Amino acid sequence: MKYDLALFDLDGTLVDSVYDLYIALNLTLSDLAFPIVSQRLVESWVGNGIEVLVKRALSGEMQISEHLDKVLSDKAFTLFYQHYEQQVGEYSVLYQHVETGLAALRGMPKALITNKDRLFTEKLLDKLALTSHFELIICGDDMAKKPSAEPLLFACNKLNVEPSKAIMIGDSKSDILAANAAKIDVIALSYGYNQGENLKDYNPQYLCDNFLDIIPVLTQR
Ligand SMILES: O=C(O)COP(=O)(O)O
Ligand SMILES: [Mg+2]
Repeated sequence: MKYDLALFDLDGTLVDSVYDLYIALNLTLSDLAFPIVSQRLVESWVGNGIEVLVKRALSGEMQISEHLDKVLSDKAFTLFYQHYEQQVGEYSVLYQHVETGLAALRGMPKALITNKDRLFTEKLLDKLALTSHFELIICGDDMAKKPSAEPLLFACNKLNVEPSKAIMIGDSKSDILAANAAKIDVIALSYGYNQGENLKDYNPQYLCDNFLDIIPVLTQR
């Protein structure tokens, strides 16, 4: 087989999770008497972990404000943590064909590499009955986040697979850049949260529009 290990991203790849993030973020903003933000904006901010998401929401845009007060952002982060802990998984759903696709890949070792914190990742995986698919789960607060190569290389090392025999599957430029930095091939999925970027510009080895399209890529000889 060309690949012996599949490294999956979570948000925007396996799970459409933005609605829960949108609710928890707006509860946080309204606690702080900040303006409410749209679901579309929240979707464009997902992908770099929760701390960055909260700071983008306080700034009201992708670019985090230089003038953001540390006491305010710490407070917002604490509030968001509480709201999202209540909310996570409530309205999150698997993308089309994810269940079928993961079942078809039963024989292939898989790891999950997400920028989401462990507390939320475990709750979400549990609610969606995904946990048992993965040999290893690496979260955003375990080590450096994507686009760092560190979590990808850690997974390869832990599961005893050469990076050249692993492949990353993700929805954002962070996934592609992390894979490039680790010298790991990558499939970019077009339906997730791409932060308004054209993923083609980052030259992934493969670009797929549907989750089932990844199967022939992963199982090629
Ligand atoms: O928490 C995020 O920002 C997104 O996490 P992901 O790495 O699973 O896409
Ligand atoms: Mg993602």
